[in-house]
Amino acid sequence: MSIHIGADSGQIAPYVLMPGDPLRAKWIAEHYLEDAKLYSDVRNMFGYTGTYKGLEVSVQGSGMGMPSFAIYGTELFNDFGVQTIVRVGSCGALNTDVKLRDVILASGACTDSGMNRLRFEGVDFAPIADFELLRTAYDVAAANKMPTHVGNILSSDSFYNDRAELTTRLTEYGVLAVEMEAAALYTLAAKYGRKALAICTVSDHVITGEATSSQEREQSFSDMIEVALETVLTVHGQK
Ligand SMILES: O=P(O)(O)O[C@H]1O[C@H](CO)[C@@H](O)[C@H]1O
Ligand SMILES: O=c1cc[nH]c(=O)[nH]1
Repeated sequence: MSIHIGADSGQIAPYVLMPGDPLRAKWIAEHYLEDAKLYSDVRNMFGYTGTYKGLEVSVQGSGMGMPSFAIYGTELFNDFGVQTIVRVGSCGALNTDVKLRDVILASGACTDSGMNRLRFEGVDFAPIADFELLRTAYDVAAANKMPTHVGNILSSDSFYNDRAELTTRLTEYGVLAVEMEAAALYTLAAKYGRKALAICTVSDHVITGEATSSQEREQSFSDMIEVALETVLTVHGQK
């Protein structure tokens, strides 16, 4: 047991998918994992363990934003010995080449969060994905002809942002999309020497104003989930 995850040791798999939305965690467990069992409902932040094509995998909600993500990510790495976390999130597109429902593999994550500023003081740490996970995820997405982009994203502390000029500048510098957790995941994976990748589906478009429904954000985005599970299976299966 850790403070925020009500699991016994051994109940969480070494490989964990993490959506922000705990109901997306439940949906993934029910639709993609065999014999999925709930191991934690502390604060309704659901966590399940089951198997995917024979490999034990867990799925754990993280909540929204880097502070919430960092609580669950720290406990998974530090208290439960988790080796790999793949975030499966939604994001807002910042680039017109990126379309609604496209998949983004975040090779890096800029952040405006105070968390990394406090952690690294005067140094701008560059949170990056694990290369093996990134390369594998790209190969899986390409083999299945999924509309996929690889690049930099922004992990923001704000969903509602008053500073449109800053996101415009990031668009000019090639940042593909905005979400709220990947930089925390990549920073924690670096700290604990573990593997991490953030995969996001474009749920809305910051430039065009297009958007998907809340139900779609909770219960679909199957391309992203399949890429995440096949990536974990390819990298960690049969070892
Ligand atoms: O869909 P999830 O994984 O929650 O991710 C995105 O959605 C939330 C905002 O609506 C933030 O957590 C953001 O990162
Ligand atoms: O954090 C997020 C998630 C989806 N869309 C956004 O604009 N921001």
